[in-house]
Amino acid sequence: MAIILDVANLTRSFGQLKAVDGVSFSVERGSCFGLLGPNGAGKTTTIEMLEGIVKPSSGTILYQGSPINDTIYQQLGIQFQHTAIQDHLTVHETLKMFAAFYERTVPLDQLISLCQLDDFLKRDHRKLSGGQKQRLLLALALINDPQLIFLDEPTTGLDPHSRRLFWDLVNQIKAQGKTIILTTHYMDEAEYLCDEIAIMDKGQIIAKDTPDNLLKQHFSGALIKLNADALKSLSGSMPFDYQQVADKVLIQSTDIQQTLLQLIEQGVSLQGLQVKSANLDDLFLKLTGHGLNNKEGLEHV
Ligand SMILES: Nc1ncnc2c1ncn2[C@@H]1O[C@H](COP(=O)(O)OP(=O)(O)OP(=O)(O)O)[C@@H](O)[C@H]1O
Repeated sequence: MAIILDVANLTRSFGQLKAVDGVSFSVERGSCFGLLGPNGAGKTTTIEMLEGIVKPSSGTILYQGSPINDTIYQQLGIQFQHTAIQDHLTVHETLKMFAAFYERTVPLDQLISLCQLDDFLKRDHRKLSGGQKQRLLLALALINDPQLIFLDEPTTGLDPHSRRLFWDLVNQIKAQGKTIILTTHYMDEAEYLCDEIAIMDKGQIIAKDTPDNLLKQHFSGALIKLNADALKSLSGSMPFDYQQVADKVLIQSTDIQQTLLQLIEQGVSLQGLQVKSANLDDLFLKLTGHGLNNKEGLEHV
C-alpha cells in the first residue's frame, strides 16, 4: 500500500523540555493510525507539527512524498475544538462559513447527511449535545475533501452510544479510502478503529505495530489480575514473575489452572481475582509502568 505520510526523527523542544524526541513513523494511505499515550506524552505537539501548525526543531515530514509547507492545511482535515467556532452561528451557518475558507469543498448536503446533522441545521451550535458537536466538528474537518484527517481525542466525554455512532462514521470515512490519524485515551477505541498504533511516552514512541501484533509480542496466554493485598498472605516468595501496578498484581499465564493451584499453595488469597485476555490498557501498563491517565504508578516488578 502507498505511504501518504512519512515522518523521520521528528523533534520539538520547548526550552529544556524535549516534548517530542526523535519520532519516526509512516502511515499507509486508507488506514487509521493511532497515536496513544498519557497526558504530556507529546501527542498533540506531534500532530500539530504534522498539521503545519508547530514548527519542528528538527526532522522531516513528507506528505505524499513532498515536504509539508504553510499551505498544507488546504489539503488536510483538522478536527478543531468546539471553541474554534464563532458564537451565535447555527449549524448550517457554521458549515457555510468554514466552506468559504477553502478553494475546493464537498457539497454540504453530502456532509450533512454523512454526519447526521439534518435535524438541527438551524440550531445554535452551542446548544448541541456532545455527540452532535463532535459530528459537526467532523463535518468541518471533511469540508475540503481531505485525503488525510486528524482527529484529536474526538470522543472524550461522549456517552457510549455517541461514541459508537462516531466510530461508525470514522469507518465510513475510511471506507472512502481516506487516511485518519487519531489520538485517544480510550484503548477500546484504538483497538476498534486503528490499523496501526504508536504508543508514546515522554516524547518517544515506545511501541508501534498493529494492535493484534503488539498484544501477541508482549503477552502470551491469559492475564491474571489480583488485588495487591492478596500478597500479604503469601508464604515465601512468588513462584513466577509478576508486575504490581498500584493496587493490582498482574501475572501472565499459559496454564491458568496450574498458576491458580500454585497461588493457592503459596497461601495467596484469590478474592477479587480476574482472568482475562490482555488488551491495550494492559500493554500500556506493562510498557510504561503507569496507566494512560497517570493515576496508577508502578510500585514493584
Ligand atoms: N507551547 C508550549 N510551551 C511549552 N511547553 C509545551 C508547549 N506545548 C506543549 N508543551 C509541553 O510539552 C509536553 C508534551 O505536551 P503535549 O500537549 O504534546 O502532550 P499530549 O500527549 O498531547 O498530552 P494530552 O494528552 O494531555 O493532550 C508537555 O510537557 C507540555 O507541557
